[in-house]
Amino acid sequence: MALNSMLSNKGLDLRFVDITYKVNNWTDTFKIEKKTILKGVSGAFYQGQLCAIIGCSGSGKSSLLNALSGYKTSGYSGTIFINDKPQELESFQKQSCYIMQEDQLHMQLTVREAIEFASKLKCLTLSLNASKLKMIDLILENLNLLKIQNTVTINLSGGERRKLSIALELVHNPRIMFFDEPTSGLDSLSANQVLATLRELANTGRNIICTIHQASASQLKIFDILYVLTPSGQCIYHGLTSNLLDYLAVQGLRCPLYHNTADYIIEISLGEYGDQAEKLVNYINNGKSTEWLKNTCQKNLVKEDQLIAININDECKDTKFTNHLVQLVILSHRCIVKTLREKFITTRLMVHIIVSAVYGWVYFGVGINASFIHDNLMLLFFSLLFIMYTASSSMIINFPLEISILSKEHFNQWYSLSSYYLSYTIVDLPIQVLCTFLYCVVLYYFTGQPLEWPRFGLYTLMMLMVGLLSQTIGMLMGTLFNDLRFSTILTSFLLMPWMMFGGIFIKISDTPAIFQWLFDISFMKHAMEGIVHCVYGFDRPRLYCPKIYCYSTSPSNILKDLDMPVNKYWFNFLTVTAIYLLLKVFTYLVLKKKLKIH
Ligand SMILES: Nc1ncnc2c1ncn2[C@@H]1O[C@H](COP(=O)(O)OP(=O)(O)OP(=O)(O)O)[C@@H](O)[C@H]1O
Repeated sequence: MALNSMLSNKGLDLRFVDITYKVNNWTDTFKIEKKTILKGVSGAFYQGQLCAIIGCSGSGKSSLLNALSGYKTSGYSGTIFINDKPQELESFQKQSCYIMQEDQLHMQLTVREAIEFASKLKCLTLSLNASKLKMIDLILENLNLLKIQNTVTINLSGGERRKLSIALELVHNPRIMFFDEPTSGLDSLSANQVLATLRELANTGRNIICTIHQASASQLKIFDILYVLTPSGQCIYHGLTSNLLDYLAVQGLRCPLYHNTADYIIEISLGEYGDQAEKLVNYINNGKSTEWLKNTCQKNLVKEDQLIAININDECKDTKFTNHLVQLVILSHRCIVKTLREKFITTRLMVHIIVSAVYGWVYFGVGINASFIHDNLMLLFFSLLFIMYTASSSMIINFPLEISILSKEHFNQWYSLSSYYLSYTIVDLPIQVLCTFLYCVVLYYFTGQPLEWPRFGLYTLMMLMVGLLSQTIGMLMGTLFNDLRFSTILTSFLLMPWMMFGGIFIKISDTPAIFQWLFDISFMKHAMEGIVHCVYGFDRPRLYCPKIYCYSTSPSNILKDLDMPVNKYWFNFLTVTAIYLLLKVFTYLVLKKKLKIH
């Protein structure tokens, strides 16, 4: 089915000259040396064309696509021209989109919800008007997604997910689209459907550039232009797909009968037919030669007067004047919908209730009893640890999954990082509040802590702040390390010292003077001191002693024994809050840097 002319858009011509990509590589002697992935390749992809970058695995296809789309810039040299002018990344990103190999989709949203949120974000509007809804219907219909518009993404097939990825970008009506291996992981039927969609997108005037790992003979014919890379990162063919056999024939290379031409040229690049690759690189001038493109510049070109396109961007506000508040509302709404559909939230709540009930049972009534002071202090400390670990690990697991989607959406200019970061923090806040509150209610009541509302309120407040701070540590680790193993082990490594200087295992006065300052910056020590005062401070009367002898029944003596004689609850609370805010800002900066590196 041909894509509706309303979805047409004038494409952009892309030309690149002498692209070189170098990375740092470890040698056998543990030294770092530069490895060249792309060696001065050149080429051109024009509007209205479906272009494929092919080559064996590791030949640098994705690296070239990353360079052309601007997704990665470090380590690259060379020049990229857009419509014969040097590429300006910021304006180029507004007119382009990059659809990555893995489907970076929100699995809990339905197809329609996903596309509506995408449209709202791109158009900076809280409600979609009739024309935008019509456009969404059109996109869904044209990509054969209308029937499954109410299906949750996690239940979609691979091909449908790939089409949804395309649909999400189409609402922005990009003029040039980059696809990294759009058919990878799909069966041949789904792969053909996706390629047919790409063909239609090119026919509407856009420039479609993708990397392809393996293409059957029939799939190869769908492409207008082939760009073939060798394992050493050089170009051995840049021209019309239909010219490939003639090109090889001129070089004395004949593709065996019934052999797939794509496989044949990749085999040539791998040296299976002798040392032909270097000859071909020289002949095509490493991609500079346009001889085999012939008159392709005119092919499929959508003339401006033929364009009936409703440019969706015209109706949308310019994202340059990003309305952060609108983005914040839309992102928060999307985050709420996703979170409410996740089973993770129920699990988080259940874990807090169950653990507090078990603690309540084991430590039943220890809070009022003067003979259990040590046990009560241990309980308060372990409760703090529990909140700290559950809060940090929920982020360590969840956030890396978010980052991959954020990376795509942010690169494709859906929203600003600050709006995303704020919305994520705001939406998770009530969940953390609820988890902490439920935990504290059960634990506080059953373990016999003094039943006074102000004490309970201050205790819960401190626990909540520790939870938020720990979440931020988890978020920071999830941002720094993609690998769950690293983030988990390093979070434990990071949290351990603060436990040691938490004021319970070792007292400040017993610690060598050189380490005593660590107590001042330990959030655990401040939190513990605040919590201990909630329970034993604020002029609490003497404790009940059921035995003949209790070490101490006076709360003020207990506090003196712990090196915490003065009630500094608010100072402690503000210190934990300040550490939290500092960490929050630091995590934001790390996240920003990480997205910038791409
Ligand atoms: N940052 C990096 N550090 C070290 N090596 C890298 C880096 N980025 C890419 N490479 C190497 O560069 C080569 C090309 O990688 P690239 O992902 O571009 O290949 P590809 O042709 O897309 O491969 P595939 O088809 O398997 O996805 C690979 O050998 C890869 O290991």
